Amino acid sequence: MSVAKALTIAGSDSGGGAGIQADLKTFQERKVFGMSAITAVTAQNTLGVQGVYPLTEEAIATQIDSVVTDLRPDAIKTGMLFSSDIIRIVADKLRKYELKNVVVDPVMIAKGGQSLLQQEAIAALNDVLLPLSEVVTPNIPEAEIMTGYEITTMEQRKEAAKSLHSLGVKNVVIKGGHDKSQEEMVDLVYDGQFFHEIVHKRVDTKHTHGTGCTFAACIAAELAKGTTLLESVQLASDFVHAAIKDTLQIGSGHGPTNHWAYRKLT
Ligand SMILES: Nc1ncnc2c1ncn2[C@@H]1O[C@H](COP(=O)(O)OP(=O)(O)O)[C@@H](O)[C@H]1O
Ligand SMILES: Cc1ncc(COP(=O)(O)O)c(N)n1
Repeated sequence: MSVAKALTIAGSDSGGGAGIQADLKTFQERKVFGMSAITAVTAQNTLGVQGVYPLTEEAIATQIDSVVTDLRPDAIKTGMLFSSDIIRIVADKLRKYELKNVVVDPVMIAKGGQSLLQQEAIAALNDVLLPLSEVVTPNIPEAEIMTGYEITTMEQRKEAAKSLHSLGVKNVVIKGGHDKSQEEMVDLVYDGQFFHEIVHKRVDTKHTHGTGCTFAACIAAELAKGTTLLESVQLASDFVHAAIKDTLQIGSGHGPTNHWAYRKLT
C-alpha cells in the first residue's frame, strides 16, 4: 500500500489546538502520514501563550535531515518559524533536498496577541522562503505586514496577492477570517493568472484557536496526495469551516477547533 506523507516544520502548542499538534491531527484526518520538525516549544492554552522556547539551530536542522533522508515527505507545511536564522535553516534544507509542495503559513501573532515571529524575520520570510514555496497562506494582518499594503477591500486584497506572488511563490491564499465586515468569509486564491473566491458563512464563535494552522496543514495533506492546488484549498476551507462550526467548547478562552468534524460530513 502506498501512503502519502507530510512533514510539518512548526512550533509545539502544549494546548493541542494549533501548531504541530493541529497539523498532525489534520494530516491524520486526511489519511496522510504525519511527521514533524519542531522549531520552538510554546507553553500555551486557550487563554494565551505563557512561554516561548526556541530549539537550537542544530536540533531543527537534524530533525529535518532525519525525516527527509529516510521518509521523504510528499509535502511540507511550515508554521511558527520564530527568527530569520530558523527561516534560513529551513530554506537551506528545502533547497538541498529539492522538496516540493511547500505550504508556508506565515505565523506571526497568536490569537491572544503574543508574537511568534520576530520582526527582523519578515524580510527573510519574503525573500528566502517564498521563492521556494508552492503556496503562502497569510491572514489579512499578515498579508499587510508582508506587503506593506493596507487591506480593507477585496480590491486591496487582490493587489496584495499580486505583490506576494511577485516574490516568487507559485500561489497565494489570503484568508478572510479577520474581515469582520461581512456575513460571509472569503478565502482569496491567486495563481498568478486568475483569482478564485472560496466562500463560507461566518460562524459566530470565539473558538478559532488554530484555524490557520489547520487550514495550511490540510492544503499540505491534499497536495501530498496529488490533489490540485485549487481543490486542496477548497477542501481545506471546507475542513476548517466544519471544524469551527462543530465546536468542542473546551478551555475557558479561545478554544480549539474540532479536527474530526469534517469526517462526520463525508
Ligand atoms: N468565524 C469564522 N467562521 C467561519 N470561518 C472562519 C472563521 N474564522 C476563520 N475562518 C476560516 O478559517 C480559516 C483561517 O482563517 P483566518 O482566521 O483568517 O486565519 P488565521 O487563523 O491564520 O488568523 C479560513 O478558511 C477562514 O475563512
Ligand atoms: C505553536 C503555534 N503555532 C501557531 C499558532 C497560531 O495559531 P492560529 O492558527 O490560531 O493563528 C499558535 N498559536 N501556536
